[in-house]
Amino acid sequence: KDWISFSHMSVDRSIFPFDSWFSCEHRALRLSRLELNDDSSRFPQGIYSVRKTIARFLSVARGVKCFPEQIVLGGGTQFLFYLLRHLFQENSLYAMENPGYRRMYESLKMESLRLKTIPLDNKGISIDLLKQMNPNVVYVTPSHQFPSGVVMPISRRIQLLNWAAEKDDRYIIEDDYDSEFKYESDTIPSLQGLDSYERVIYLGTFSKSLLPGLRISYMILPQQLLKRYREKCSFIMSTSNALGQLTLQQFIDSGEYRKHIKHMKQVYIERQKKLIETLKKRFDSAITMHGANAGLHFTAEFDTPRTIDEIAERAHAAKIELYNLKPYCLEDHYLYSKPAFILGFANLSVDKIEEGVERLYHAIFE
Ligand SMILES: Cc1ncc(COP(=O)(O)O)c(CN[C@H](CF)CCC(=O)O)c1O
Repeated sequence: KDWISFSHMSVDRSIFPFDSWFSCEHRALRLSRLELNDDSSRFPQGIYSVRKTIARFLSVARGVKCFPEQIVLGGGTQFLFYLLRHLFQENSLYAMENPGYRRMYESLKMESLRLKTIPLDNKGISIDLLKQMNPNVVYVTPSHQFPSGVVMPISRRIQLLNWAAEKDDRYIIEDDYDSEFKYESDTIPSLQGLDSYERVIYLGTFSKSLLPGLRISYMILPQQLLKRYREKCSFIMSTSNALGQLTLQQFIDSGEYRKHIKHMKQVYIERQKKLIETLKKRFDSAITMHGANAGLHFTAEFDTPRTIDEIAERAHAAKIELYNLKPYCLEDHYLYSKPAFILGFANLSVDKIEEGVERLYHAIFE
């Protein structure tokens, strides 16, 4: 039998419009010879016309307000975050959500920056604990908290923005990852779009909506940090490849991007509904699900005497690709009362769901 994937790490390449991507790349090659053979030193922030396209798309899709000048394109969110850290005061205190994005936690620790982790409540990062810890920079994933899936409601967003506005050296890094996919409520505007004190740095990526291998991510700097960026970092060449950028621009400007997102939402909503239904039917009250009304994964706790490691082993033996929440509990303290897992459906076709849930049940209970 072949593998069945509950992974949140991958996207379903079978629905990526390779043909239209290819014709966009062909057009980019034909139309943008100048930008292509120009060394990217002239575009440390990425090609201007591409940034214009992204600024336009973000204002419609996420209510983000920015000029193309404020956008910095980079080859991955981690690299952009690395650049960003050089714009803040030397001994800034950083804070991030726990459970949270382990790769961000590790990269902050690698730089031995002062770092605190802040637990979540049912509205996202705990504002009371944030006030207690009083960091300078807080990294949040409000659209679909990673990995728990909590969607930060507008009330908490306002509280967060008011907190940041109280002091000059406070910033919010909004990682809007996985924001393209909302199922119940309509899209809640980004923190960046609600921010009137220039406290929010917006991080975005095309890894989820297009392909992770593209390595086209971007950050939007408020004016004051943009000034500091230009003073300190303008010698750094763009790390996002020009042909990828120009193809992306064709793909967005031609309307293909909007069409693709719409198609993916239809495919994913159907999978998500079917997966939740099948899990409820099979596991009944032994499963508790969280964070399912957005993104391409949700989390589930299972009421079982088995340990996470035993389940992970049996899942592997049953050929299901499954990630548990232990690595995302930062500071190595497990935050859940029962074995908890990430259930992704981006790479789980509808016809595999019954079999996948059956194998999962076997790994957890039989
Ligand atoms: C919270 C969060 N912000 C951004 C990215 C995107 O980064 P980039 O492709 O470099 O733009 C990811 C990507 N997450 C990866 C794939 F899902 C790894 C997940 C894991 O480490 O579990 C992410 O989780």
